[in-house]
Amino acid sequence: MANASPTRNAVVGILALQGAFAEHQAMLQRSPIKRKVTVVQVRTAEDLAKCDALIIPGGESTTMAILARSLGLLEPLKEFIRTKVVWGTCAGAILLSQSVENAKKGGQELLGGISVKIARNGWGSQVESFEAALEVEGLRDSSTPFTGVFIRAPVILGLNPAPSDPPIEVIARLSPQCLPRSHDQPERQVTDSSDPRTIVALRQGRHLLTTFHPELTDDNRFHEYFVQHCVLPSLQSA
Ligand SMILES: NC(=O)CC[C@H](N)C(=O)O
Repeated sequence: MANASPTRNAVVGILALQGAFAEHQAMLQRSPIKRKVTVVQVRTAEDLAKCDALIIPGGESTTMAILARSLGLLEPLKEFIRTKVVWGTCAGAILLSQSVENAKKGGQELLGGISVKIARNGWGSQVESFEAALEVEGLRDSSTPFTGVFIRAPVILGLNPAPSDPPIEVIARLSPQCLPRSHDQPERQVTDSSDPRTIVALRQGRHLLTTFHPELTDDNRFHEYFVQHCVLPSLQSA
């Protein structure tokens, strides 16, 4: 799977309505992946139709959903998720979830696609943002930790795949010792390393979800992982 070698470049779209889309683009345009992908900023259904895969960046999930609706992109995005590869980071992870807690007043429209329940801003507010060294299964040079940047990050509360859904594969967890001090509050305390709240990166079927921001580091191994393990194999099976 890691040695997939399709005959054409993969077209990777980045939802460019709001948030860190330019940073994702810069990561994809660095070696060693830049020769394997063509990057498209997605703002319309026509842009989306050109793509083999899509990244939904971090930013603000409620705003992104409102913009997507006003641009007529919500239904095309849902259809895309049903058939193509998608990676959601942070706000993008919220949009890909099945259900959300702590949504803004007025509600939160979701795209769905990954069978998880997630809590918006689950580790607290902006000032409680933090970084943590992560071991990520399958990443190149995986003995070198990947720096997870968590900014008003969502927290995974539970995995709920239906029997007919593809299984969920957890690829990175936070160790409970890395969690911000504010989470010493008893009801939010995480002491057990198998608690779903420690999960920060996972795959389900074609899709990838990270609650942190790999595009805000200087390390594009996560983008390489996405291209190599999710995008290129999907071209071969298409
Ligand atoms: N850094 C982020 O993407 C934060 C996500 C934000 N808390 C939201 O609700 O969308």
